Amino acid sequence: MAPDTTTTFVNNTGTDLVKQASISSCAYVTFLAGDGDYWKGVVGLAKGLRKAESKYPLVVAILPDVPEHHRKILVSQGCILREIEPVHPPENQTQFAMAYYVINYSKLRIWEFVEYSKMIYLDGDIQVFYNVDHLFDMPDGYFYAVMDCFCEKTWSSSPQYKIGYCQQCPDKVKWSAEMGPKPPLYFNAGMFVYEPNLSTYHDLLRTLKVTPPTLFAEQDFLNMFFRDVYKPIPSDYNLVMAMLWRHPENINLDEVKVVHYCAAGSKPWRYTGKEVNMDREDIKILVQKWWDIYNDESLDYKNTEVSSSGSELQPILEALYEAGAGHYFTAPSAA
Ligand SMILES: O=c1ccn([C@@H]2O[C@H](COP(=O)(O)OP(=O)(O)O[C@H]3O[C@H](CO)[C@H](O)[C@H](O)[C@H]3O)[C@@H](O)[C@H]2O)c(=O)[nH]1
Ligand SMILES: O[C@H]1[C@H](O)[C@@H](O)[C@H](O)[C@@H](O)[C@H]1O
Ligand SMILES: [Mn+2]
Repeated sequence: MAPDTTTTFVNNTGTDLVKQASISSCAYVTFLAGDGDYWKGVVGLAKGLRKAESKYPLVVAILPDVPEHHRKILVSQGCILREIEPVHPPENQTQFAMAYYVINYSKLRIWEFVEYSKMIYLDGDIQVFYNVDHLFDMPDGYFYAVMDCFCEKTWSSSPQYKIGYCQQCPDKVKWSAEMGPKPPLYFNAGMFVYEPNLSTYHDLLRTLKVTPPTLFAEQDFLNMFFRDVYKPIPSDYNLVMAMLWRHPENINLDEVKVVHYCAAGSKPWRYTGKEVNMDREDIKILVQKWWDIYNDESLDYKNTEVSSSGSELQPILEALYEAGAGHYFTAPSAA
């Protein structure tokens, strides 16, 4: 793991905003766009990381369209906000990507966060139930993520889905040679371990300009870009919900550390139980576990030991934030 460093935070006009010693060079990072309700997912995630006693902060890569009152909630929950500009795929080609996912290309900006040497990206619809800080200790130079499942309808236009092939059970329906070479392993991009790096960042954006968008937007793009350095990690680190009914033999729910509420109808803050598969007992339990963390006031940043020991700085940071003191902004301690 990289050593701790001293970091100077600078706002967009170049003024020193906060000087903080001994900031860890590792952090979790998530992504927030729009004025919808995904901020609730980020609050849940910040509290989940705290409950799991993660040593590292949660950075939120935030698009300009996230309203002020949502930003304030995140700051009050100890998140570090980093405003990013949207990334758009080449013009006139967006119709090839699922409209809903296009915004996710903006996620590529997180390679720019070079004040950290290693980061774990987590979608806002992810919850961390056990400490996963050890993932920062894996060898550098690779892109770590969990293999996806191709069995849900979202994959229906793919050749894999059409023949019933899934990399989660590659021997059940074998890949057919007539369809060309077997596709490389494909990860779900809701969770990954990566190293911010400016040259990788520029390469990503340059390559994106000449790459036509596809169905799963930046997820397909990242799979293509990092194909040669991708290392699969166990599904426990990103339980793609459909695994529960598609490949139960590959999952031991007691050992799952990170849950990704990605199946249609499973976002806990929108959950009604009415959508397909959503009335399953295991789903109900996972949704309830998410709410337990979200509603637990003892996990609010202001009520945690970490925040009370660093409490001199928090009101100052919140006041600076109120005063509009720059986009480059931090809270003093772990998520
Ligand atoms: O209005 C939105 C939409 C998305 N997001 C952020 O973007 C993330 C990705 O969106 P979803 O979680 O809804 O998407 P899925 O999990 O269904 O999608 C999967 O495929 C996507 C393809 O673009 C991405 O790779 C995503 O990370 C991966 O988990 C969200 O968690 C959230 O952090 C927002 O903040 N606001
Ligand atoms: O990124 C997508 C998304 O998370 C879907 O909900 C899931 O069905 C897919 O497997 C995945 O590739
Ligand atoms: Mn997601």
